[in-house]
Amino acid sequence: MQGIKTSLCTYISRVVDARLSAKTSDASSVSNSFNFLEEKNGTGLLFILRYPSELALDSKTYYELYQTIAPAISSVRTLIRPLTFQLVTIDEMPLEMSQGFFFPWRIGRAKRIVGFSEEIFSTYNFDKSIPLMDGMEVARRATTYLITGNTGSGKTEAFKYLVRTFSKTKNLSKTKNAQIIIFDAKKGATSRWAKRNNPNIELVLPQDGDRPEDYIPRCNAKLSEIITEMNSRQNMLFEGNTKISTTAEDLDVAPIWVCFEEIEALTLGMSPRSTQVQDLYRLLTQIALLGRESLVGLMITSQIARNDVIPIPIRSQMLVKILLGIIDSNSTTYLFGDLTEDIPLPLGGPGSGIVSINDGEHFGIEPIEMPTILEDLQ
Ligand SMILES: Nc1ncnc2c1ncn2[C@@H]1O[C@H](COP(=O)(O)OP(=O)(O)OP(=O)(O)O)[C@@H](O)[C@H]1O
Repeated sequence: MQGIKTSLCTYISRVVDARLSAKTSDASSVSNSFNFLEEKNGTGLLFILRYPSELALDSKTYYELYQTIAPAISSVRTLIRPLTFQLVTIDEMPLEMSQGFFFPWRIGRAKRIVGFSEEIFSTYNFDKSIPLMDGMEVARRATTYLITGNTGSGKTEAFKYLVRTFSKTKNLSKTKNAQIIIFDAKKGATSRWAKRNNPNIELVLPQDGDRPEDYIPRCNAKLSEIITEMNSRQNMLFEGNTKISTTAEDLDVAPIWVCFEEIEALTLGMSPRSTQVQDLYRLLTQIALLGRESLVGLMITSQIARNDVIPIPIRSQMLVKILLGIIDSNSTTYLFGDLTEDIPLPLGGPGSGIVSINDGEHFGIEPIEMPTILEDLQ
């Protein structure tokens, strides 16, 4: 990587210098032992350590620097917190300065999308990406979404928004709409909303008097049907398509989106070891793992993504992870692991939190404010 010195780098150097000098016993050994440069394509910030130094290029230093720099530049850059620390080679530098850290950033701050759905949606191309904020879009290759958050944090609004966007996705020749299937054990606001807003959405709901042990097998039967379709699409790609790198888009089939609202309500009171629950997790794992090529997406919301609610094999396949509401070690641990330092967050309120998007175009954890769809709040 290569970088250029800008006035922002000089400012960041001063901020970090003051912080490090206050922390170390011998300030003179720290000042002048590092340098900041903007990555030459503008994708982020380079921290270059001049060896020998009291500082180590390790994850502790990386995240300490993140925590110092992110708030200091938050009005002009959104510093993204990578999930692992980014040690990079700095080109055209003498040996003692040829390695450093890379901090990806976004210019300015992404903005919440606010408006009526039709006017907002007319400005995006959903076959390319799903917008989460103005300036933050999920590439369509990421088809698995996990949304968690405490009660009242905005999960249902986020779920409704994403269902609206999923229903805008189509087959390649734009002749068929996506198929959306919602599983809602609570038969709550989401199902009522879906029934009134979009009769094409298929609702898999508990019937009167259903216990979980009656309802889960019906969910499993529906999921098995979807997996049969997935397998048939994979077969067609294997038999008929000459391209190696391909997806079911080339078959001109419509996307299928499997959406679970508050998944914990589904298995409430059931033993995680019961056959029905085990079958449910096995089917969901298959969809999470194999759905992308066959254009089958998965979205799950949950109050907390504990291992007994969303088993690790499913959770680890979720490429877009959104945590809304209270951000603390209890809530972050299941989604983002050992996230010990703070991330500068937006002002808060419903629908705000943090997100990680693993679509090959985003690097780590960023603050998020989910869209406000005005007709949904009326
Ligand atoms: N993105 C948003 N923009 C504006 N207001 C929002 C947004 N998300 C949520 N709200 C407000 O917060 C309220 C609660 O949100 P929501 O019902 O989605 O929370 P929840 O996490 O699903 O809660 P619960 O777990 O209790 O169902 C909404 O009725 C709405 O008024």
